[in-house]
Amino acid sequence: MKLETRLFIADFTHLDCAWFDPLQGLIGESWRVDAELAGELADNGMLCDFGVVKSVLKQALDEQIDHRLLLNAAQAAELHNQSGHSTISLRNAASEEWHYRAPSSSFALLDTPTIDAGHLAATLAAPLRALLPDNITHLNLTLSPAHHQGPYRYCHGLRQHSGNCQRMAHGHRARLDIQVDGERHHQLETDWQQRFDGRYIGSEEHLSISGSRHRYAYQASQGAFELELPQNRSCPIEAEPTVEHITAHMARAIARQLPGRRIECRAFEGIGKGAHSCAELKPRP
Ligand SMILES: Nc1nc2c(c(=O)[nH]1)N=C([C@H](O)[C@H](O)COP(=O)(O)OP(=O)(O)OP(=O)(O)O)CN2
Repeated sequence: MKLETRLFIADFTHLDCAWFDPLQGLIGESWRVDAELAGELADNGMLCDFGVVKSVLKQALDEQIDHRLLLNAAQAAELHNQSGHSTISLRNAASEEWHYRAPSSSFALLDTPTIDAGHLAATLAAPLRALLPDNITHLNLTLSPAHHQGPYRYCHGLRQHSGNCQRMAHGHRARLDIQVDGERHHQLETDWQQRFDGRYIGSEEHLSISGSRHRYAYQASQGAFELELPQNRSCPIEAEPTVEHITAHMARAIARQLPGRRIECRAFEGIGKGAHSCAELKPRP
């Protein structure tokens, strides 16, 4: 009898990254990751302990991919490195231009023609399998976008974050729920999703404006970050662009637009986490 036994681990980690879409420009993305392994069972009756697989694969993906700007082979060739920092200029099909300068650890250089879930999974499988015990002969990875490819993708950098969220070119695929007096308001949801989609959401504190260009710059614990982009791809808010401040920004703006109504905004930041803000502007007596 021919018998093969495979091991699967669904949703063992999430990736929150950014990549440059030649049509749209700089966008954030969130993927959930599943793994399937094949090989010879070890003497303990396991292909490999779930705990070992999860921690080895998650650590490698966290170090090599998560919170980085993913560059395909052609884009990677445009990267200039100097003294621990790297700079890239990228142009979309409409000739709009982005310049990004950041510590070199903020980039992932991938030997793929395009950046998408399929190419990324295929290119990562062999080096990640090599980190697992020798009896594992096959590793398949599946990356699935958050929210069923739904509604908006943005980038942001959190200067005050001590970890990798301080990197400007990282982002998320997100969705939001907006309620007015307890009722879902689909038009407002569509308006705000369109306002954020394909944007860098940044703090006004780090912004300088020159004509139709926006430039965000800050010094964080990993080094200096700088992103210059077309004004129509930038969405400045009044504070550090945490998901708490993003939902508060929306709730306040809608409450001003609809005085006397109770506004509730709930936004995801990637997969399974987010924030919720409520606001109401009392009408003047
Ligand atoms: N309270 C908040 N905490 C964090 C925020 C935030 O807005 N409010 N934001 C971030 C980062 O933007 C980050 O991109 C999210 O990181 P996350 O994926 O949660 O980080 P981990 O890598 O630790 O989680 P995984 O489960 O490994 O994906 C951070 N915190």
